[in-house]
Amino acid sequence: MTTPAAVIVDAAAYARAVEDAVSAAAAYYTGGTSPLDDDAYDRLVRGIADWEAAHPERTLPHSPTGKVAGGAVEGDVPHTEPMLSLDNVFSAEEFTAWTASLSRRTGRDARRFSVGPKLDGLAMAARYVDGRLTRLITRGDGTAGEDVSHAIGTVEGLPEKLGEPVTVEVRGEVLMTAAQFEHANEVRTAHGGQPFANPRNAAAGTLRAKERLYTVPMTFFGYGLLPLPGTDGALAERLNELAYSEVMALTADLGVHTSARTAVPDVVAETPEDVLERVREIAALRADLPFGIDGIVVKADLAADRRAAGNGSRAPRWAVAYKLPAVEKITRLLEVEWNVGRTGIIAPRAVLEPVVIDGSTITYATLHNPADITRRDLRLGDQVMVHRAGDVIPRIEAPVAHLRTGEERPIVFPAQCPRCGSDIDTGEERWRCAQGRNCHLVASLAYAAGRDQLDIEGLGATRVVQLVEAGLVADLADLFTLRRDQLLALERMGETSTDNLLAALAKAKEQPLSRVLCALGVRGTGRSMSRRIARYFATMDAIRAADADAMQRVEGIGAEKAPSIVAELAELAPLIDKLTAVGVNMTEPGATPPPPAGAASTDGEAAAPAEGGPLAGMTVVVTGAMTGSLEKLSRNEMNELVERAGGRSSSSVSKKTGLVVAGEGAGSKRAKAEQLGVRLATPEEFATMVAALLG
Ligand SMILES: NC(=O)c1ccc[n+]([C@@H]2O[C@H](COP(=O)([O-])OP(=O)(O)OC[C@H]3O[C@@H](n4cnc5c(N)ncnc54)[C@H](O)[C@@H]3O)[C@@H](O)[C@H]2O)c1
Ligand SMILES: [Zn+2]
Repeated sequence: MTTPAAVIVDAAAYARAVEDAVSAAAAYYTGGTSPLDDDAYDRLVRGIADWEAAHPERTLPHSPTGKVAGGAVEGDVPHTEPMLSLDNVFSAEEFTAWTASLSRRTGRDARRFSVGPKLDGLAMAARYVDGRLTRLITRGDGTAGEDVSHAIGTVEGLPEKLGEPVTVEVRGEVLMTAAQFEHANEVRTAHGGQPFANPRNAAAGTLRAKERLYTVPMTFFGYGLLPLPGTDGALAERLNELAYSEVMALTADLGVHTSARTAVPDVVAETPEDVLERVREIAALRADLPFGIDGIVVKADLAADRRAAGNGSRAPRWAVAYKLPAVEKITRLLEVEWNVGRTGIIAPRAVLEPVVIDGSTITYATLHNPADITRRDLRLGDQVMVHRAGDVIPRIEAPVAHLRTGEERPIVFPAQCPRCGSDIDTGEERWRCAQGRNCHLVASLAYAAGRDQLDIEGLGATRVVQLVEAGLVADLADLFTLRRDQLLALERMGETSTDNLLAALAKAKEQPLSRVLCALGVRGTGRSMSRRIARYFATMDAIRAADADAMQRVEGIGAEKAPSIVAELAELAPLIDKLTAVGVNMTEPGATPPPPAGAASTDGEAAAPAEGGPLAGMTVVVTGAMTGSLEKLSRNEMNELVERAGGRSSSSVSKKTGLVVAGEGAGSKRAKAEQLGVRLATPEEFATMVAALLG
């Protein structure tokens, strides 16, 4: 099962759940404005079913369980044959069990199935008299539906005239393709209406609406053909004897749109294994289909099997829906972020209240461009229908406008490039920073010139833009080769400002390594991290020589961050070389480089031991309070002492430990050393061992 059942604790909660489900279903089938997504609805109905199974005598008569459309809709046009729902299976095991029950009913091995997409729209019956479309009827409660003939002419794939002058009923699904849905919401909001939350809701709402100033197209997919009173006898007999696949071929021949012309046509599968193979194929294609499917429908293909299996009151027994996981959930739009891409495209991204769709937690969704936001009439705080299928980036389908509280706020579009602060070119649907590909350069130069980095006075964003636009600088190093005459040639650059800028640049070259490093803008390293790296390594050469292990010795750099810092520094190598060549300082005053790589321990706790020394090669654990000549040393200083004496400091005792210095109050570590037979020393004994270093 994909959805766990809602937990219903008592009769009152049960009654409330029934009310909620019935009103949601009524809204879902008649206007497309249910407050629940399908997953939430299914959860609720499953909870209701569980409670009813435990309390059969208290089942309410209007409960949605076991009814077509949850019993929430009615109709006044009787169906010739009931229009049923479908039973569901959620796994290969459940499907296999279903084929077994089918075999029991037909009295023979299950074979020949028709397998096709389960279209996510609304069931509809289209009556043709002498080849002319006369009436459209919804499924309703299954025995009678509603007349929606006013929609004739707006449903593509349902011709007003069939290829032959026959009298028949075509059954199928009405839906909106992705493009039709976009169009429908655009037209609707342009007329002052509220957008529909998803294509299915849009189809439901559109189909029922009678007096609209505008029409929006939908698409029909036929999946059934049956005789009507008045159907030519020979044809009626034929329809009863044809395999389902043949009925579909005939439907298509008459000019009705079917799945045959899509990427997922109905196919005949001989065995249950073949069916499962096809189920996997369709599931894999789902994300790329231009229309929504919520599963795969499997039908006994042979007329004799269908007859033998028969129908239940809610669903046929010769067909089953193999459900796919829900790809849509309702959640809240919290924020819109604006990111600038490589080429300067400014793309909005939705920040969502985290929601789990098909096993993944979704926190972001693409919004394409500002026009897209306007078109969808999205607002901050909106409940939105989020769609995610396969590996495709999640997207917001639309706001669930009927859930608005009035607290929603408009989405503010940026007036300036969020990265470099330049103007925005809004001429195209996709907004773009006026700096285009140079946006990143402008932003990174302005950052490097900033107060906490190289602190280049007189080099603000506007001046940076000027320099970049004049083609004088293509990277940070170019700043330091600017000539007086080049600067003077720029607009608004007089003698004084030119000289001031040149002086500021000369001063910037002398900034400590930590600021140079910070100016490079390595991701994940801000000011304090840059300082720590610079102090630890002391020179740019030492930083560049460090591998991920060495980088991790800098406080605050973990196993995750280290490799990306090393990789990014490697990418910056040409720029660093160039900066060095133009005379930018690459050392940190007062810091000394660490001992060469390779001498370090691998357990991450200890620093590099010195060569030789009284503790050479020994792992030493210090525990308890130090006394005597070592009394004033902190644990860190003790560890430094161990390392200076050639040892390796560690904080845990193991068989590899060579010595445990146990001071006053040493507890478990001392006990462990005794237990393992590790040599113990008092602080005084240890002081004697390293006496040469204590002077
Ligand atoms: N969100 C809500 O508030 C809400 C309310 C009620 C129902 N629902 C959803 O509706 C679904 C159950 O309702 P249902 O009975 O209308 O539909 P169903 O999903 O149980 O399936 C039956 C329907 O599948 C359709 N279908 C699509 N492709 C078909 C094909 N190739 N061959 C035959 N039939 C095909 C037919 O219209 C048929 O009536 C559930 O997924 C539920 O989540 C949601
Ligand atoms: Zn920009």
